[in-house]
Amino acid sequence: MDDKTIIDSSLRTVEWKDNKVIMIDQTQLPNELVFVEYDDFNQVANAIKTLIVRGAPAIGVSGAFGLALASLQSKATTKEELLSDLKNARKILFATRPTAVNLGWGLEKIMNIAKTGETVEQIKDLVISTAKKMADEDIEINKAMGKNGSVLFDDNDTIMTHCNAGALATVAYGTALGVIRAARESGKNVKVIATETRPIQQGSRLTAFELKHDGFDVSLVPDTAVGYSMANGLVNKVVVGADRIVKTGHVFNKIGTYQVATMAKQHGIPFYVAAPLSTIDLKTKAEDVIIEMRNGTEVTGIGEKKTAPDDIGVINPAFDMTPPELISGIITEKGVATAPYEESIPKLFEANN
Ligand SMILES: CSC[C@@H](O)[C@@H](O)C(=O)COP(=O)(O)O
Repeated sequence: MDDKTIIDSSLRTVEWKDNKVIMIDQTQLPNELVFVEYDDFNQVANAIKTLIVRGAPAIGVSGAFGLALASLQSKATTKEELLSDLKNARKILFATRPTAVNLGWGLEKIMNIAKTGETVEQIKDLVISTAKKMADEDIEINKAMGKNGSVLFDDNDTIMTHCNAGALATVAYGTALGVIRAARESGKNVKVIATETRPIQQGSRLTAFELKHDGFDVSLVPDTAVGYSMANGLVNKVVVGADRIVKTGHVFNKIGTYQVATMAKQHGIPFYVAAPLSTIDLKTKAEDVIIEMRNGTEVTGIGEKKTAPDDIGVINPAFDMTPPELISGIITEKGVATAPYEESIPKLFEANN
């Protein structure tokens, strides 16, 4: 591991360099820090699908970079031909993962800007510069979110988090972990308990990795020890990220979040969600959100090792829904929304105009 620190944003999960997309291959962590380099949008689509890059804000920016590559790959000589090539790439990128709204948000933003260009060259420049700007803005947004959320945490808090809503789920700094980083930067001594997050262990592979790397006091617990940790006074606040938040305040996040929130309620522990406005979907109703179902082999084995009998039925949802009554506040770059969310969430967007 080199000495670049994740906390000061010098290490980016995904970036644009010399007309290529560079990503940290998250499937290799925590064993090796491997960078992959892509010049084809199909490779980016595959990276999103296979979790080389993952986390809602990171896949939003990756989708935008995918379209930037598609614009360079296009042999179009007219605006119409280029827009049609981009539309085709958008479809392939969009089909990779259904639950995080940021992917569609990033793709839409690029498609809209592309339409404003007059010439093929102008469109390519616009698409690339907008995607790069989105990556830079992601870090600023995370820092603003961190500042807004850090006031909710106190000196000597032990904060539980689930999955990875950290630097690795964004371009840098993180959403939920951005709040924890900001709390530390404001002088508070905070400890973290990270859940393992089965089946693919973003908590142990990524959250524990990046927090330890940045010098936090972080302990890992199996997902099954959430109740134990809370009942025994080991945790006094929770903060998680989100893949989609609808306007009623229902939060879609990594599978197991609902259990953590329910346990927090049972023990009177504040449960916060940190996410940028790009994760808020004002259009879709909670019951219409698609929950990604993943391959059963993630559950029947750990890595290469088989841990279940052959031909067993498996239910492997990647996300679950936490209802608003379990949520103490939704931290965004524009402020903290509290119940009733149907009133407070739209206000965040007014503040954005
Ligand atoms: C900041 S992304 C939201 C996270 O809290 C979390 O659910 C997550 O890591 C996303 O899931 P993943 O399946 O790893 O892409």
